[in-house]
Amino acid sequence: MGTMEGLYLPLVTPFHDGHVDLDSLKGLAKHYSSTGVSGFIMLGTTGESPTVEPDEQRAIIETTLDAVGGALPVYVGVSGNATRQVARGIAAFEPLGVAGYLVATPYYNRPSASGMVAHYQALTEETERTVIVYNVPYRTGVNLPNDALFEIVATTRNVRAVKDSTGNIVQSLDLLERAPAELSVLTGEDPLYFTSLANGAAGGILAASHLAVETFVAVTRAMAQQELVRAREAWRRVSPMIPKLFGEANPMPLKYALWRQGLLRSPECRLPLTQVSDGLAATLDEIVASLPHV
Ligand SMILES: O=C(O)C1=N[C@H](C(=O)O)C[C@H](O)C1
Repeated sequence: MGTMEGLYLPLVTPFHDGHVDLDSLKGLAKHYSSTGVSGFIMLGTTGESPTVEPDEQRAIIETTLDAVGGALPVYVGVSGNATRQVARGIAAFEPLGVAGYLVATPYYNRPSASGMVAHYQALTEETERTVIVYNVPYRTGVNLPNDALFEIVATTRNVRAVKDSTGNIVQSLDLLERAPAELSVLTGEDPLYFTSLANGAAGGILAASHLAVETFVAVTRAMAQQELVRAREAWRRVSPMIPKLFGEANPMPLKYALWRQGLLRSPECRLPLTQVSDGLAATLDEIVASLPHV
């Protein structure tokens, strides 16, 4: 059985007047820690990792670990397209005591499958902690074939989870069918969370679950208890809002909604991300109005 299961929250990085808002981050971490999520993924796509400086990253991780106080595992996103730089990035986080690392396949330089295998084999020399392979072709430009992923698992001691964001249901179902027992398959495709769980996924890493998190947890727990109908009823309460949360660049919509809920002091994102359009803002206002008060 893989090391990860359940719903993981890829926490947004709050900004205020251009600076990382550590007070809001501390409040978010404390707020979500008691909701039933299985852990946090920091500095993922939703955490706007490309525009967060190294010293800010360290402060974000230290603040989150302190706020969570060991109650839940905290993973951190470390990605790049130069293996040595990603290795140095992992090494820099090792002293902080995170649970592991979310590592996207290299982007822009379009490595081969064998190159991606060698990338992860090299990275696992830097840590004993869990490495989550993040396969997200629409962002990276490359797709990691399932057989190459299985080779990575077989030839490393700590690649024990994959965040499947291929958006290719045929590949995802093949992955779920053939995954070795030690590999936790976590979907990163929010609209496919119920379908993935129904087909054997261990869980998901879902930005959308910042909103109505208790319902996403209810789906997770019902599926873990083989309560398909109860899980589907809960799922249908949240699934309609998901496309709206990705209608413009994630996490712009999500931050706007969290700001309207009072969980963020500002919806600001860092350039090149900006802010949601007026039309989407109006739609998000309706979604927020329909949610339980936080
Ligand atoms: O930040 C993440 O982790 C996620 N990012 C995905 C994306 O925006 O591509 C979406 C998923 O919810 C988790």
